[in-house]
Amino acid sequence: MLLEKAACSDRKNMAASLFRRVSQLKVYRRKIHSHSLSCAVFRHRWMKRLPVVSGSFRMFSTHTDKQETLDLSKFPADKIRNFCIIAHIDHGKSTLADRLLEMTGAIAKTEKNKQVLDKLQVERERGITVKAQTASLFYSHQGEQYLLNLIDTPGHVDFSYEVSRSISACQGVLLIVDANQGIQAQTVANFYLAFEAQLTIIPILNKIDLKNADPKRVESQIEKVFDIPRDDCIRISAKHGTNVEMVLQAVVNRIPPPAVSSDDPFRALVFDSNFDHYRGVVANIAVFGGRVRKGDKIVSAHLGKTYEVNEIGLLRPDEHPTQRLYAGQVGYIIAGMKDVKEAQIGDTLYLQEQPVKALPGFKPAKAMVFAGMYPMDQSEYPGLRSAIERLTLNDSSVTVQKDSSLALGAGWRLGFLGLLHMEVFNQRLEQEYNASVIVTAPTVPYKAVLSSAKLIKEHGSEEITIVNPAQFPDRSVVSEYLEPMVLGTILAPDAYTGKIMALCSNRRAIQKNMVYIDDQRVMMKYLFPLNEIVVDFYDLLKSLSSGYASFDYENAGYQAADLIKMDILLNGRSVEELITIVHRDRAYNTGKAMLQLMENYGGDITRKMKLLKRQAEGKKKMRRIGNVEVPKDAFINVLKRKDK
Ligand SMILES: Nc1nc2c(ncn2[C@@H]2O[C@H](COP(=O)(O)OP(=O)(O)OP(=O)(O)O)[C@@H](O)[C@H]2O)c(=O)[nH]1
Repeated sequence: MLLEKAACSDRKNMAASLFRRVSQLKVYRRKIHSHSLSCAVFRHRWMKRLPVVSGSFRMFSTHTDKQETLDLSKFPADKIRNFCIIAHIDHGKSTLADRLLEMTGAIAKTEKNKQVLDKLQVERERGITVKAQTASLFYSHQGEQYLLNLIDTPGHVDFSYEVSRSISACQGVLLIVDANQGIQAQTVANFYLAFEAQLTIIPILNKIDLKNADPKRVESQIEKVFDIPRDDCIRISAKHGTNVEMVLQAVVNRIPPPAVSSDDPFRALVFDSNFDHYRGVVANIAVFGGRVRKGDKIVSAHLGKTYEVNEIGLLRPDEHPTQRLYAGQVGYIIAGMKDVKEAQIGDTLYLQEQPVKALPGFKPAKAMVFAGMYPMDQSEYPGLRSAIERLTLNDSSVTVQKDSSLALGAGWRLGFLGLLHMEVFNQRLEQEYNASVIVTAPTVPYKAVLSSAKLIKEHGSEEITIVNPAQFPDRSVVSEYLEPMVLGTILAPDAYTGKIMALCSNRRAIQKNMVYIDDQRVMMKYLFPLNEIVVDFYDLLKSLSSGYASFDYENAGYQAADLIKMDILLNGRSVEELITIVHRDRAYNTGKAMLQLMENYGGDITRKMKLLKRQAEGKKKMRRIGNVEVPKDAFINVLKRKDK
């Protein structure tokens, strides 16, 4: 009863605070340049939120009206369920999360499909979620109150690092599968992440309201591919709310509570973090033991530094301060950390007076794609530097190194989790910071085993990693080159098998496996050299399968390869930014295709220059390289091939 009252007053406070913040937001909106968050976006931003830029973040963080109304001691571990929602892209994670929040009163009922309209610009254009989001729900079941912590995760392969981190804070997952599309590549990848972490998996068939939904067929797929009995599946329509109550019941009945105790010393895992200009780092934590409260002195196991806890609380889905957090709970902590690097993802926090062993943490995110980023004009260098710094504060998986080139001047070499990650980063630089950036051709991290004793001494090891093709060592000093490999999974209707096999073989891939998951759909596994899929493979796969094929991949180590460095000469001069590493067998065709595309650009340039002559702005879109003007997106476009 008391709890219900607390939850009710909590909801009122939330509503009042929401109203105040929406008013605040209107004022700030006018102040913040080039950012088009609407109030409606605010209501739903948790769902589709990107790692927010500090300028916009402050709108939601000046909480002067916070009250620590909730007493979380009422939720011992056996009344807690921590779960995340995983699925292939667009199968309905965020829509289901919306319904779960509405049904448990965490947010007001929304207009149908509102979230689609409410996405931020970059997500609206691309239709993707890139950042996991946490929300705590209060749910009453058979007279008992439960605290459910839900984590909504991104679907795209580039962001699967977000999924594995979220999984570490959970005991169960809702595996959503579209009842029309059936199992797709990311369904398989996400299933294995959860399976390997030994989480309870609840299969949910979504979109049963669709005319072409075939839940029976999809249940058979689930049984065949994942060995999960078909009776475990829950058929729902997240859009219409059909059977969503059954999902909440299954969360309570099937997912085990966290096996932790509040009597143990406090220790918490940092599984995500954001940066707020005013309050510093806001870290998302899962409490694996003990309890913590405001004023406690905590230590970061990674750095050994001590901090005082300024604020702790739940995310519902925005921050809601509480007096304490207890074992098994998931929430946020603010402790005066000034730099996001101080709240390293995977770090363990503990009380100063009760040192504990650090939790295992995570493997660091591994950059798979590297590219140079340069300002259009060197005078824009300081502005771009600050934009990159601010954007990376909220996305610690991007690696940044200073770099310079003869033609493009001073810039940076950045590492990303994949090409989409790189494109999203670039788009956000342009949209949110008004920065105009030249991105050089992306490359993957190659390795070389050195044979020259002098070089080995210089580098301090026999094996070196090369992230800038211009620095690719000559064969005369190398005994072996190695290239990164990935194990790719493709799911598609069998009518496209022939075309897909031809595409894969054209990309030097080796088939490892092929199975029918039902009478029409095939799952194929291929070992690919990463550089063969990085730029345009997915687009081609989609177009040759009329959009029906899906693709995902995981790291598969390194393999020896006959690689060469290819120089491109523009009007007789070598252009460092166009140097590419290619397999010897592919060198001629790749070079020819690049030159043809450059030629097309040549035509474009003449036409464009005429058009833009009178517009000073137009000049900005081009960059002089040697004695040729090159459009800023030329570097990546020349790598896009036309093979089918
Ligand atoms: N007909 C129907 N459409 C649905 C249902 N659930 C979701 N959708 C629609 O499917 C689309 C994708 O839904 P989202 O919830 O954004 O999917 P998601 O899995 O969160 O997507 P990402 O996070 O970007 O991977 C949207 O247009 C939804 O309105 C449903 O039950 N029925």
